[in-house]
Amino acid sequence: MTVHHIAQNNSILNKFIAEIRDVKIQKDSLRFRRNIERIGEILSYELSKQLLYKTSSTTTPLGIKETSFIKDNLVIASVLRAGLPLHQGLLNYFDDAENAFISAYRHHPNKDENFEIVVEYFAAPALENKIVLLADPMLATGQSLVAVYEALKKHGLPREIHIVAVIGSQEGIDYIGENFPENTHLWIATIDPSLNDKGYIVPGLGDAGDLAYGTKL
Ligand SMILES: O=P(O)(O)OC[C@H]1O[C@H](OP(=O)(O)OP(=O)(O)O)[C@H](O)[C@@H]1O
Ligand SMILES: O=c1cc[nH]c(=O)[nH]1
Ligand SMILES: [Mg+2]
Repeated sequence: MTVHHIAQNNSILNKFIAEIRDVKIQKDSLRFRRNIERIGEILSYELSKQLLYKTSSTTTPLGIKETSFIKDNLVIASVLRAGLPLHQGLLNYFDDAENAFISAYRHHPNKDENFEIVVEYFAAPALENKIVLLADPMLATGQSLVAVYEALKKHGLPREIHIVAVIGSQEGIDYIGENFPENTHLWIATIDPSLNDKGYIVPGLGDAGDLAYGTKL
């Protein structure tokens, strides 16, 4: 897996990441969602440089110009719930992509810190030979992404997978590196050092799904 750690180079991206982390600013859920979306737009631009292009001519009122367009069929596949604003950011740029939505949540069968990932809702087009952009803002243990990948494979083997995430832990990155194909790319805004005993990224930002859409029972 190739890891692209975008916040390593200073840019306006750092401000958007700081705002989703900040305990005061993150309480504004409209701003939180929009910041995730803006980060999705920046990551889209970065990953667009890695795709294959073909030239085609564009007719202007005054002449013709050869232009490079993305060659492949893209599918944006997002993990509910927290993936939704990131999905919108990707779709703002890759506006002719197909779309997939998959649910994944942590189920605590014994009401303690141990959990398993449950994948229930799955709506996706055929994926065979396509480029899948797999979006989830939080990459903590990596278990949700791996469970989603197992479900995605039933719709055909993509030619390439580009995972798009906002905050990842090094542990989670190592785990998905072991469980995704070698030619996978990870486009990650920023990487944090650790996980706490509940599997939350530290310092992270807390619960991205709750911050975007409110607490759930
Ligand atoms: O890497 P992992 O350890 O699997 O954790 C990451 C998952 O946790 C969050 O979802 P969550 O389960 O909180 O669901 P939600 O989006 O509905 O809040 C996040 O959006 C990922 O899907
Ligand atoms: O830190 C984390 C881990 C999982 N899910 C989140 O929303 N945040
Ligand atoms: Mg959550």
